[in-house]
Amino acid sequence: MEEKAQPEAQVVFVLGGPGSGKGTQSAKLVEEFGVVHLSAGDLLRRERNTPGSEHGELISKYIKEGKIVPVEITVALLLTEMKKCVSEKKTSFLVDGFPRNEDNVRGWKEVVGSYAKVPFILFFSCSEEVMEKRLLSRKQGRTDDNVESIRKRFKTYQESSMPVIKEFEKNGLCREISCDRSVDEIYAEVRKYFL
Ligand SMILES: Nc1ncnc2c1ncn2[C@@H]1O[C@H](COP(=O)(O)OP(=O)(O)OP(=O)(O)O)[C@@H](O)[C@H]1O
Ligand SMILES: O=c1ccn([C@@H]2O[C@H](COP(=O)(O)O)[C@@H](O)[C@H]2O)c(=O)[nH]1
Ligand SMILES: [Mg+2]
Repeated sequence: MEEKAQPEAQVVFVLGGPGSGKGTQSAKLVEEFGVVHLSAGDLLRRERNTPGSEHGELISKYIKEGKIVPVEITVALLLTEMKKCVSEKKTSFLVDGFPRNEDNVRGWKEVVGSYAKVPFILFFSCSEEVMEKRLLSRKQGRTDDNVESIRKRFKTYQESSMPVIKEFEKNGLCREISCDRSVDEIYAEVRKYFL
């Protein structure tokens, strides 16, 4: 009988609206559990800032408009990073801010597929009012942390990302955490999923 290949990587997708606290909570999980944090947005920003990048201009425009970058670009960046880590025997990942729409899910299945197992996803729910306040006081110099871009990001999140989260929920994979509270209160709940 032919043996099925085991996945090389374990991936928890970290999803939620802009400013819900995905990066903040991921950093705490890295510290306590030694998982690798891959923020799709950070990878895209790094690619955008890479001199001579063939996709730099496109990424820059999409981010400012709060639009979702074509999946071929994002998934290639994610897989490259994952493979690098796996070669160093780091196999547990938090993939933050991806997948963001149905096409992202399709691209992930096509390109990553059985290379990674996704046991569950974290979903950080948060009110827009709280998220907007956090984003406007983040002060990291992001080109999309302004009222105009934030509104566009919220719209993309509601229209394209929420259906993906709902699908994970339907399949019993979604672990929802309410994020309108302090970092430590949220983390006390988040960490339990990794024990
Ligand atoms: N529970 C919290 N209470 C107050 N401030 C928070 C909380 N969580 C995160 N923040 C702050 O809110 C801002 C946004 O948090 P963070 O960058 O983690 O969100 P994110 O979900 O990764 O956002 P994005 O989708 O834009 O990358 C940061 O300045 C962070 O310090
Ligand atoms: O899978 C992804 C992740 C991100 N983007 C684009 O980047 C920005 C910022 O993402 P953050 O998660 O807030 O850092 C997002 O608004 C998208 O424009 C993407 O296209 N695909
Ligand atoms: Mg983030």
